[in-house]
Amino acid sequence: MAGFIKRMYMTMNPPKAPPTPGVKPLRFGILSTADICVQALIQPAHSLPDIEVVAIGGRSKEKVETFAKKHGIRKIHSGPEGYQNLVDDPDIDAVYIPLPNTLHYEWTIKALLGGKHVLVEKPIANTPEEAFRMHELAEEKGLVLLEAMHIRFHPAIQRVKSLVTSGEHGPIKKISTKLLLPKGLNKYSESDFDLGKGSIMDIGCYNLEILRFLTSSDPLSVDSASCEATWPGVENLDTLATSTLSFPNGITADMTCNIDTPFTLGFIPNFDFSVHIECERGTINMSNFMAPSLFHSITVKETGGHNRTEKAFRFTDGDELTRGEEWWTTFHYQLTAFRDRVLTNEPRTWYSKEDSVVEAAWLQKIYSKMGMDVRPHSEYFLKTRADSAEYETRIEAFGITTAGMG
Ligand SMILES: NC(=O)C1=CN([C@@H]2O[C@H](COP(=O)(O)OP(=O)(O)OC[C@H]3O[C@@H](n4cnc5c(N)ncnc54)[C@H](OP(=O)(O)O)[C@@H]3O)[C@@H](O)[C@H]2O)C=CC1
Ligand SMILES: O=C1OC[C@@H](O)[C@H](O)[C@H]1O
Repeated sequence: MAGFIKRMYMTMNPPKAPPTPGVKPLRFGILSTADICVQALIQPAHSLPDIEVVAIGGRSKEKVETFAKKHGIRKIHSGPEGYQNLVDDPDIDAVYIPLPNTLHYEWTIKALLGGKHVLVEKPIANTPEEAFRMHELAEEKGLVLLEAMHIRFHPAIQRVKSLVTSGEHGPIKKISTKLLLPKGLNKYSESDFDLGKGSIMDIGCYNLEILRFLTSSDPLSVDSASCEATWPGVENLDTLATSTLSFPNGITADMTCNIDTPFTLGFIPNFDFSVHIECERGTINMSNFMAPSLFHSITVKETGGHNRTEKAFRFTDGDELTRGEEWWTTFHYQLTAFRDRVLTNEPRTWYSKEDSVVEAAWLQKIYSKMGMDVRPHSEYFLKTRADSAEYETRIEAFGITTAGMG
């Protein structure tokens, strides 16, 4: 309990990191005043060396000014040109994009055209074709683009992966993951389908990431999928979704995500962010893969043997800069990797172009299997897709057919 309180306190009151002598810091601009900016960028940047948040762009002058003042951000861009002026700002090197999903494509492309590295929120785009083009442009420009799939960067999930790949328990037979959030944290409105929301987009993407990451493979098929769309007055937004998938080597998988989980006994909020892996000679369970810095447990059980429980808040190897601190969140580890990719090209962990494109393709396949419409293309994508034939040929290398994708 004392450890939990200490880690929570440190996360919310991070110490200021001194700069590394001789290193030019990576200067970030933030696109919008989205709530997640604080956890995902501002807090970790404060305590990581060589990262500064220097500018913010948003639509409302008043909102941007209040946000900038509260978080000590010295430069603001606001109004109808606020986003464009931010991505063109010569005083920044990188842009963090926490906009609604349907806007990720447009603003990532514009930021890359403005010569900026980009950290864009998950899911990177509504379609694999958009994800592919965003990455192609980043490659053409020699810039870093990372989808903020933050859970992969934490030592705890990396530890689970090494337990699986060590082969100690034999190959994976079955893997199940749940991501349940209590009612009241997320709210949907009618325009949210067009903005790219839904439980699969908002949180099911993490379930799929866990399955792909821990099996080191991509699905072969979505075998079943169903959903409930219980948001009052909104029909086409999934709130609870379940799906079963097949992976190579006979692995079966299932995932459940719910942004609207009822309270137990009417007052106890339900959270479950877990993965359960059945191997040939044992099981591995991890709790809380979403926010493992607060608490988590990794329980390993050999068939017929004892349970052993582990925790991994820091890496135990590497240099001081990348090993981390007990209180570092998934976002600290992610931002460290982003910084290292830009400054030295040697991040400890990465979430690649292939990860982003393949994940976007399978999120769409889950929606199709559920009988629900896939989220729409970005309007900017539709307006600017004159060069599509060239991209469509290249995307086939990922085993993705773009026919019928808009
Ligand atoms: N990693 C994590 O834990 C989390 C990640 N996310 C991700 O962050 C992204 C943003 O999600 P969320 O915060 O729910 O998004 P919001 O709907 O709250 O929008 C975020 C910001 O986008 C700007 N914006 C621009 N155009 C629009 C528009 N048409 N409608 C609404 N807002 C607009 C607004 O900022 P302004 O007015 O300042 O311009 C707004 O504050 C998503 O990709 C989501 O998946 C979200 C929550 C947690
Ligand atoms: O990434 C996320 O995690 C927490 C959720 O509440 C949010 O909707 C989602 O975008």
